Amino acid sequence: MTTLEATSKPKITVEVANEEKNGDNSLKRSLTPQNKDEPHIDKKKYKRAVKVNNGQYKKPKIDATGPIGVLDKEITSLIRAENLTSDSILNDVAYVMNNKDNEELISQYHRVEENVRVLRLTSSGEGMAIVDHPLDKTHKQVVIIPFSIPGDVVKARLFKTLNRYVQADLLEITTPSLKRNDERITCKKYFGSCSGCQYQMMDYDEQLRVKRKTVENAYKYFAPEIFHLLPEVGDTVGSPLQFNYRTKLTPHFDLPRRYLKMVKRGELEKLPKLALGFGCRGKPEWRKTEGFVETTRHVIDIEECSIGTKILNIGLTNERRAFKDDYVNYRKGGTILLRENTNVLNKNATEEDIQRELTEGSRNEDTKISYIEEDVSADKKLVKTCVTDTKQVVSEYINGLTFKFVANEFFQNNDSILPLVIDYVKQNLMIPNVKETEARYLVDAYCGSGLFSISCSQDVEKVIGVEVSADSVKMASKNAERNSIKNCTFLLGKAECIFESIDTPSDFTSVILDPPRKGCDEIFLRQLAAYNPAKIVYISCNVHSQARDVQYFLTETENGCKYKVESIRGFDFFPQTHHVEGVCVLSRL
Ligand SMILES: C[S@@+](CC[C@H](N)C(=O)[O-])C[C@H]1O[C@@H](n2cnc3c(N)ncnc32)[C@H](O)[C@@H]1O
Repeated sequence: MTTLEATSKPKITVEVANEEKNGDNSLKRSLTPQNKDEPHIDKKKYKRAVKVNNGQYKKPKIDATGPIGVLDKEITSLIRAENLTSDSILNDVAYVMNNKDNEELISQYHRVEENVRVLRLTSSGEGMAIVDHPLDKTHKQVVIIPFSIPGDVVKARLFKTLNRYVQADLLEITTPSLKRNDERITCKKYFGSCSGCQYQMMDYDEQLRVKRKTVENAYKYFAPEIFHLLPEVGDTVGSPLQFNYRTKLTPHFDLPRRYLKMVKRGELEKLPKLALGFGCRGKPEWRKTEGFVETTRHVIDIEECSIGTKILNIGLTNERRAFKDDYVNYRKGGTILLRENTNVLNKNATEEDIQRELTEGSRNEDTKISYIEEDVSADKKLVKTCVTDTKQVVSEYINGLTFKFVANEFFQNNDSILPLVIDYVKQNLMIPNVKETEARYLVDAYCGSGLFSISCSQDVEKVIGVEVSADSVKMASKNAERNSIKNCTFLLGKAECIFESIDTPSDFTSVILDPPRKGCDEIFLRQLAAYNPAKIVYISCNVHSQARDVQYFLTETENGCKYKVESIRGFDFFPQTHHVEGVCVLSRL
C-alpha cells in the first residue's frame, strides 16, 4: 500500500420585532417583506435559531448543494413558474419566532389549510404548494407537505415557519393526483410517517420519471452556464429489485432522560416500551388504513422494513428481541448497524456445514446465526447473514467477484443494480479511436474497497485506485488478490494528490470519479483537467454537487473547454425513496 501526501461572517442584529397591541387585543404585524438573509431574532426567545460564538450570533454555514441549499433553488424556481417574485412571499419568520409564546397569534400562522393543490415535488420527494398568507391576502407562502405529490389536493397542518417556506403535515388527501394509488403502498404499517420512503404510492415508471426530472433540475440549478450545451438527460435506469434490496439498515433509538432516571431507581417493570427504528417525518395523519402505526415520537418503532433485504429483516427481528432486554445497559441513544454479508458456499453444503462456516452474525432465539440461502449457479449457493459488529469484515458477491470491506466503511447498498451500473461504466470508459492492440488505463479516484477498479480491470492494462480510508485501501488490495486480479494498484491518500503519482499516458487513460455527497474539491478538478484524461465517468449520489463540479470543470479549469458532456442519466439505487445516483460521462473533444 502506497501513501500519498497533500500539499466574514455576517452578524444577525438582535432586535424584537416592532409590535403593539391594538384595541381588539390582537397583534399588529410589520408587513415589510422579510429580508431572508438577516432575520431579526429575539435572542432570548429563540436561542436555537442561531449559534452563539464569542457572544455574537452567526448564521450556520449552508452547503449550497445540500438539502437546504437545493430547496432554496427549488422554491425560487416554483415562485417564478407561478409568475410570482420573492417579494410576493411573506413568512414573517422573525415575527413568528419572537412571538412563539403568543398562542393566539401563532395559531393564525400555524393553521390548517384546506384544498391545497400540490404543484411540484422537491428533490427530497416532498410536495410543494403555494397558499395565501394568513393575514395579508396580497402575499403568499410556499408550503412543503411530505407524502403529497403533484396533482393532489390536500388538507395540511402548517406548523413551522421558516425563512422561505412553511413546513406542514399531511392530514388528508381530498382529491388524489392521477399519479397516486395508495393501494400500491407495500409498507402498510409505516409508509406515510417513516422518513425512509417517499414514493410508494407511485407506479415505478413514474418514480423513474420523477428521478429523471431531479437530475435535469440539478443541472439546471447548479450548471446554468452550460445547461444549454448539455445532452438531454437519459431515462433513469431502474433497479431490478424495487423492494427488499437494501443491504444496509441503521435502526436507531433515543434514550430520554426519564428512562435513565427510572433505570437508576430500579423501576424496570415500569419502563415504557422504547422505540427502535427510523425517524418520523413530522406528525402526518393522512394514512387511515387498518394496521397503520401512528406515532408522535421522533423515532418510529419499526418491526420490518420493506426496502431492506430479507436477511436484514430477520436480523432486525433478532436485534429487536435482544434490544428489549439490553437497552437498560445503554446510557444514551444509539444506532444498530445491520449489514448483509454474503458467503459463497458449495451448492451441497448442509445446515451443519453452513453453521460451521459462519463465524459471526445476528442470532435467533436458539442463539444460532440466522441465514438465508440463494442459488447462484450449478455448483455454488449464496448464504446470507446479517452482521451487526461495525468492525467486522463483510462480503458481497457481485458479477461473480467477491468484495470484502469493513462493515462501517462505504459500500454500495443495492446489489441488484450493481451489475447494470458496472456494465454502463465499463462501456463508457472506452476511448474512441484506440486500437484493440493499444494499452488503455484506468484511474479510479475515490475507489473505496475497489468495486469499480476491480470490476473494470479486465479491459485495461493497469488500474490505479486512490482512497482516503486506510481500511478501504487495504481491503481494495486484498479484494484484487482474492479475485486473482493483478493489474490494480491502490494508493492511500486524498484524490486531490493523485496526479503527482500517476504515470499513465493521459490519451489512453479513463478516470472514474465517485466522490462522497459533497462532491470533488476544486483543487482536484483543476488537477484532473491538467492531467487531461481521454474519458471521465463521474458517478455521484448527489446530482447537485455533481452538476456544480461538471460546470466548474468545463468552465473554470485549464483544459475544461476541451471536453464535452457525452451523456447524463440517473440510476435508481434506492427505489421508493427520493434518492438518485447520477452518472455523467465526459469525453475529450
Ligand atoms: C461514494 S464512495 C465510493 C466508493 C467506491 N467507488 C464504491 O463504489 O464502493 C466515496 C469514497 O471516497 C472516499 N473519499 C472521501 N474523500 C476522499 C478524498 N478526498 N480522496 C479520496 N477518497 C476520498 C470515501 O472514503 C469513500 O470510500
